[in-house]
Amino acid sequence: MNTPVLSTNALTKRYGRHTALAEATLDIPAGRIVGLVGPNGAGKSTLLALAAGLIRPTSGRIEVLGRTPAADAAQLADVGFVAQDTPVYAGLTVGDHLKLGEHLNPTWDAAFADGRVRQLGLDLGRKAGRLSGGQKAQLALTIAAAKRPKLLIFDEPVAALDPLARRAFLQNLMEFVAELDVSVILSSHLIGDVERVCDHLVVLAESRVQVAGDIDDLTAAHHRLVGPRGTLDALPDGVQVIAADHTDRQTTLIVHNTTGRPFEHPGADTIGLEDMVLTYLHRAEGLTAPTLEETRA
Ligand SMILES: Nc1ncnc2c1ncn2[C@@H]1O[C@H](COP(=O)(O)OP(=O)(O)OP(=O)(O)O)[C@@H](O)[C@H]1O
Repeated sequence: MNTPVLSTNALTKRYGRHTALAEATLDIPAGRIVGLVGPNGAGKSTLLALAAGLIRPTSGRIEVLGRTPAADAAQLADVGFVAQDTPVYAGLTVGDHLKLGEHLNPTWDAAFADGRVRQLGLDLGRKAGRLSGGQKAQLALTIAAAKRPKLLIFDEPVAALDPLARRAFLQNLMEFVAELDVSVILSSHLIGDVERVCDHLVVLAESRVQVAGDIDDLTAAHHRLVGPRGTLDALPDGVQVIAADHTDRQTTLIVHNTTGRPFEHPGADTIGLEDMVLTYLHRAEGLTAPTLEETRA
């Protein structure tokens, strides 16, 4: 499976004069659980809706599983999309949802769907409108996965869930991934959740991709450098300064080593995923370095 699940080049979406997504260039390999993180209004839902073929780009290119999103029935069958607020039909029962899923999807895996619903303890006769938030999310996840897609897309699946329901949902998702051999892209505000379940990260802010890559590679390539002021001015080519904080005597830098070679530097320390993401978000907002230090408090 060499075809990327999502490949974009200068992908841009405008609503009138407002740019929701600008010049996004991404190449996400198959087999990943991708966390798409960014603040409100960053463009996450826009990118996911473009990937699901619900909206069309203003300019640029997007391919999902090597094809134009929603190009035809086969392409639609390959992608499962769960929009924000885990949509289910309030007036239909759990059993009705399964029947509807079977009716609408030629690739429906009834044994999988029935087994999951039983395992989750969902009552087939219960109206979806009477399920808890966590149960609704689990039902939406089950229906999307029972299509047996190659790519599952979730727009903030856990935003409205309490910590226990969130954990159960994410656990279930990871079991699906192991069982179904499916790639996943999910958006989330919760970096801790992303760290727990995802192996690939896309940080979106101010309508732009700030950084993207496999999480292990990204955390290995980002460092905090601390040194006397003036001693960190000359860094090797390909080592980019993401944030700088100066006091009278000392400089603290967060750097991204893009050389592909190990970065040896006295005083260099690794940074965690959360610090890394926050550094990019602050940079995108044009916030100054002291705020970076505040995030570490
Ligand atoms: N249909 C639309 N018409 C006009 N503007 C839109 C439309 N959809 C989104 N936008 C704008 O595009 C920008 C990106 O929105 P988007 O929903 O993609 O962000 P998001 O990162 O998903 O935010 P959130 O985390 O709040 O869901 C926002 O400024 C939003 O107001």
